Amino acid sequence: MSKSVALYPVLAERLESHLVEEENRIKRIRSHIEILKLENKKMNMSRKELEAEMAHPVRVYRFVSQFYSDIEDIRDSLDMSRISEELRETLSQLPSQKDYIDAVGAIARLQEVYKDEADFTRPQANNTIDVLTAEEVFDIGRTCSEMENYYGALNNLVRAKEMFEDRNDTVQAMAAYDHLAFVMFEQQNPDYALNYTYNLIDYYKDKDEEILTRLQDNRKLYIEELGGEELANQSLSLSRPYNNEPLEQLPIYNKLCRGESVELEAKESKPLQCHMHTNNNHPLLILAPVKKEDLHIETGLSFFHEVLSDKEIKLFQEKASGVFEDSQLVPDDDIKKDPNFEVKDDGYADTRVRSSNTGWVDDEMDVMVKTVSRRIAAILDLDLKSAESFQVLSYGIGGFYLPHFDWGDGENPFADFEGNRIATWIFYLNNIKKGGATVFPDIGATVWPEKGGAAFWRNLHRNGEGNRLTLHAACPVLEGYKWASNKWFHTVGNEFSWPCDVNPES
Ligand SMILES: O=C(O)CCC(=O)C(=O)O
Ligand SMILES: [Fe+2]
Repeated sequence: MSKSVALYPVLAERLESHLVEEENRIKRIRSHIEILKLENKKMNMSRKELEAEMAHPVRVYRFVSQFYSDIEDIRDSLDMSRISEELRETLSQLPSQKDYIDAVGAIARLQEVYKDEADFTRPQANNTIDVLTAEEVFDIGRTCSEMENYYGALNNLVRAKEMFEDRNDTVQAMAAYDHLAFVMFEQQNPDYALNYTYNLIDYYKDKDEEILTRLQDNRKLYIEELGGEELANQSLSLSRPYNNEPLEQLPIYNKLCRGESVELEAKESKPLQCHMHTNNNHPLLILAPVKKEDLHIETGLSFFHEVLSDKEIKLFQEKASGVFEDSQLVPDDDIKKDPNFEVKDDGYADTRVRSSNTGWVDDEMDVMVKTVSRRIAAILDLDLKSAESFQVLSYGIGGFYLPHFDWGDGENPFADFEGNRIATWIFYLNNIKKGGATVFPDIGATVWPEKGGAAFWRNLHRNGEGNRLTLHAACPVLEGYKWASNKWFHTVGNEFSWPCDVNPES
C-alpha cells in the first residue's frame, strides 16, 4: 500500500510528460492541416492545369517527395488504431513510398536516356526554378542506391559531392562521399571504393567512432576484393576512369530516343515488287485525303498527318480519363529472362517495363469514336470487325514503355480476339515538349509524336509469324506529358489484305 502511495507523484509526473507529448502530436497534426489548407488551391486544379503545373521532372519529384514526407509525418502523428475508417481510406490513397520511389526512378531513367539534356542540376534554357538542390541530388542518389540502381546512384552522388564542395560544405560532401564509396564498389570499382575510404577514414578518425569502425571494416573488404594489400596499394593510383554500367543495356533505344541516328547491321534491301495500295479513292477519303509518309518498307511503317480534329482528340481524352487505370503488361518470355525485370505476384510486370495510364474507349461510347474507327479502316483498307477498341494511353513525366512486340507468341496469342495483332495504328493526341518518341531499335527509326497524327505498321509476316523488326518502344517523357491511342487490328477478316512485300514467300 505504502508503495502505491509513493508512486502518486511519479504517476503525476509521467502523465504530465505523456500529455506534453500528446499536445505536441496534436500541434503537429494541426500544423499539417494548415499546410494542407494552403495547398488546397493546387489540388482543385483542372486536369489541364495540373498537367501544366507538373510538366517538369523536377517539379514532379519535388511535389511527390515533399507530399510523401508530409504524409509519413501525418501517419506518424496519428494513433492509427483509433482513426476512423474514412481517414484510413483517404490516407491509403495518398502518395506512398512506392510513388516516391517511382518519382526518383523517373528522374534516374531520364538521366540515363537523355544524358546532358536531363541534367537537372543546372539551369536549362534560363529556367532557374526547376533546378535540383545539392540536398535533392543527394537524396536521389541515396534512394537510387537503396533501389539497387547503382548507375543512377553513382551519377547523382558524384554530382551531389561536387555541389556540396562548391559551397564548401565539407560535412555534407563527406556524407555523399561515404555513400559513393559503397556504390563505387557495387559498380565494380573497388579501387575507387578503397581510395575514397582512406580519405573518409582520415576525415572521420577523430570525429565519429561508429562511422570509423564501419569504414575500417569496408577497407578490409575492398582490400580483399583487390587481391590483398600489395595489389590494392598498386591499384590506388586511379589512373583509369571509373566504370558505370547503365541499369538497362539499351544503347540503341537511348540513342533513338535522343533523336540520334544509329548504325544498323546491313539489312537486305531488295527492290519493292509493287507499291502499297494507298486507298486514296475510298469515298471517305476523297474529300479529305491524308498526308502519308513512308518510313520503312518491309514493315510498312508509316506516318499519317492530321487525321484527328481537336474536337475528336478532346473526346478521346475525356472518355478515357473516366476509365483510367495503371497500364498493365503480361510479360513475354524475353522480358521474363531479363534480370532487370521483376514479375509481380499477379503475373504482371512492374513499372520498370512500362508506366502510363490506360483507358479503353470503344465505338459504342460515342458516334464520333465510330467515325474515327471507320476513317482509319478506310485509310488502311483493313477490316474493323476483329479490331480492338481504342487503348488510350497517358504518360506523365518519365512515363515510358521498353522495347516490345505488339504481336503475341504461340498458338492462340490473344484468346479474347480473333487472331494475332496483324497491325498497329497509334494516334498521338498531343505535341510533347521534350522526349516521348516511339522508336524502332531494329529499323533505326524514331517517330516524333505530332498532335492528330498517327504511326502505322504491320506486325506479322505474310505467313502469320511475328515480324521481329517491329520491335518498338515509347521513350520516356522528358518534359510535358504524352497522350496516345493504340488501335490494334487482328488477323480475322484481314487475311487477304496483305499488300506487296519484298519477299512474298515470307
Ligand atoms: O506510346 C508509344 O509511343 C508506344 C506505345 C506502345 O507501343 C504500346 O502501347 O504498345
Ligand atoms: Fe507497342
